[in-house]
Amino acid sequence: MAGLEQELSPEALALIAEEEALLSRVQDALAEARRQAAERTLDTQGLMAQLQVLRDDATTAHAADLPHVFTQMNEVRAMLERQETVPLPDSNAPYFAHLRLAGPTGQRDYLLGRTSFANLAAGVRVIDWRFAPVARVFYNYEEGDSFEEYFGDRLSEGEVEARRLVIIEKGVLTRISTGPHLLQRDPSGRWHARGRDASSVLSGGTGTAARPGALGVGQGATRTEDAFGVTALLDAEQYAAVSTGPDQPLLVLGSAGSGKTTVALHRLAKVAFDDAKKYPQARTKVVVPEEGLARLTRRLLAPLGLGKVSVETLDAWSLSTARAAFSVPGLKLAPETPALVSRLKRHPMLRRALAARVAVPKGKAQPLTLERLRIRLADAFMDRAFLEAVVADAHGELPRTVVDETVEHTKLQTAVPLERQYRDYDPDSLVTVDGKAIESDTPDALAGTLDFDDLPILMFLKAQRGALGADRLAHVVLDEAEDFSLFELFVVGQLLGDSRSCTLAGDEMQQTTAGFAGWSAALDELGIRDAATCRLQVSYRCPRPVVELAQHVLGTQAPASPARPGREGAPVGFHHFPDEAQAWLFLGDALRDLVLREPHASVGVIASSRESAQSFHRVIAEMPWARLVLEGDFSFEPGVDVTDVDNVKGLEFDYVVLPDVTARAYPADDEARRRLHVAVTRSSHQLWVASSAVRSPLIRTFPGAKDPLQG
Ligand SMILES: Nc1ncnc2c1ncn2[C@@H]1O[C@H](COP(=O)(O)OP(=O)(O)OP(=O)(O)O)[C@@H](O)[C@H]1O
Repeated sequence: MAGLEQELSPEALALIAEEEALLSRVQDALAEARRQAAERTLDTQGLMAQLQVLRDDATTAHAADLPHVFTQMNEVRAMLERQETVPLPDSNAPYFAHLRLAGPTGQRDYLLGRTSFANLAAGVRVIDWRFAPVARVFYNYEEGDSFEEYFGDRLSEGEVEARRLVIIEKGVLTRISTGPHLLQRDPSGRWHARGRDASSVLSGGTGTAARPGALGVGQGATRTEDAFGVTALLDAEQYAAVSTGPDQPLLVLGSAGSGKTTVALHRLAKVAFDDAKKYPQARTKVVVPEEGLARLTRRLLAPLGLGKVSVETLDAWSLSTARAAFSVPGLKLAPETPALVSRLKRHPMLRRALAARVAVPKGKAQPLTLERLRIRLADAFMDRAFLEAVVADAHGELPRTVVDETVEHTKLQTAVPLERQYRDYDPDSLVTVDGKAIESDTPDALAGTLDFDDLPILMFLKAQRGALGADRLAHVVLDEAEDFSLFELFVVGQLLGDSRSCTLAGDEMQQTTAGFAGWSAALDELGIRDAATCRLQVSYRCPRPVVELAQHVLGTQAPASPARPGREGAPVGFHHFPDEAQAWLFLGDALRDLVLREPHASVGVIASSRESAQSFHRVIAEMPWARLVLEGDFSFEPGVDVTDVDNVKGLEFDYVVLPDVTARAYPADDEARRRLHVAVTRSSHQLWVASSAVRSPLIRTFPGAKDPLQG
């Protein structure tokens, strides 16, 4: 063991020695297993050659000899099948936790990993966290606890002698976390004991503020990717939710950062592992509202062994499902839908009104083609009386102006496209000097288009008459499910059919678009009224000061019993300036300073709108570490992402800076409260709130919102 520091206690030294010896035992056993597997590969080559000879024999053999040749071929084939190689754990990181149990039959060490492996003679047992019954003891008990668990119908009792989280990087043990000890090996091989406050347990180690009033708490001073994997950290409640039976629909609720995505994806891993035949990855899907979260989800799925699960944004999923349902190769979609029109098309009241308007008796002969349904839908969207009734039912959630906007937008969409009107003209005359079609960038560009929001409605209408006609899903995860319209949920329900195996993760307080119908309406629409519900209780992402501000921002919308913060942390920094230019210069300098001090930190500058993000980005655009992200194309690399609230749902950054928390950007209404709440809760270590001119009323009365620089 390389260079141990003097100040390490004898107990810590013994712990390190024990864990290093254990790791080297595992690595020896794995090396042996790999050697044996290589020999078997040689055997396999021999068997393949034998089979080839027998095949050749069969083509030339005498009829009387054939039964004998075939029997031999079958035997060789069976031997080949038995030779199937068993995957071995990755020796660079074979496990992430160590559990030692003592019971009537003695003491036993279990190592939790992602691939099972055993060499009992060497005392090595690596168990798969997803299915090994012993994993239940790991997730449900602490070190020193007595346990009592049924494994099958056998009661097992004993004591948890050791419960340790470990990090193994490139085959080297680099961290051990257990009870009072958090031990870390530096690159030169020296071990250190680190201070153990609640924040260091959860995040892999933070210090205190580098300077009072400065941005940065030391999180990004060293590499951050070596934090303990979240699979090892699941709490008992999360593990229980992850272990919900595969057939049971599950609704995972909880405040921002309480681990809803974590639970949903770990459950998917368990479902796909427990019954890979019934739930093949190719027939499971994760659907999320935004591109940024889709990218993050793919990154989270890979280490769970779910690299083949498709992750789609709502728009991409709607489009591919509609193309399959209507058997059309492509659909002409509007480049943009006016925000209000989109809000109407996603509103729960439209769902009820449309169902009543277009009810079609089941089984009627004429098939509902896309073209027919489109006409019906356009009829509804140009019928003022119908739209006014929807607005009235929405009780103030839709403004009256949405009626005019929807009628106008639909008129443009149902107009005959210019290329069809001028079919007989020379095609070259229909192109502008810069090579674009003459209607592009004009209202005529909408002619013949559909909105993304129309697609689930059209599928909903089609399904009133019979089957949807798209491929069935075995299991689906809907993340940020509060953002799904009832039409979208209806379509998902159709794709699940009798399977009903699904996981919804959501938080109504993060609903930032149209009216939310409520969880019971959502479950109804999916046909899973009896879904099991779990409400996660600990807010793991955000430190206490951020959780408190998030609660304050929600005002009366805040849940009565919010999730409790998992740790302490740096206070929220408030900075107010007379005008925007001053605010942004100050923030630009603070970011430059932070990146110098903490080059590995991830920083999100989350503006209230796209325009504001573009404008702030100009302040730091010259910097190589500054990225403007407006289409969810996050790289998840260290540096500063300048983005807006619509891009960040489900994401997190070490540090978050909100550059424009003004009265204009975040007025005192429910939607602004939820939007600011989403922005605030993206930070896992420190948050800065900046404003200029008039501060948002949502932060003005927060105790501690005084700007330290203004006194
Ligand atoms: N038991 C746990 N212990 C420590 N960290 C955890 C635990 N569960 C989740 N986390 C971490 O907390 C953070 C938030 O988790 P996650 O994104 O799953 O929360 P969420 O509820 O989906 O958040 P949001 O509401 O923003 O969508 C992640 O960094 C995750 O790794």
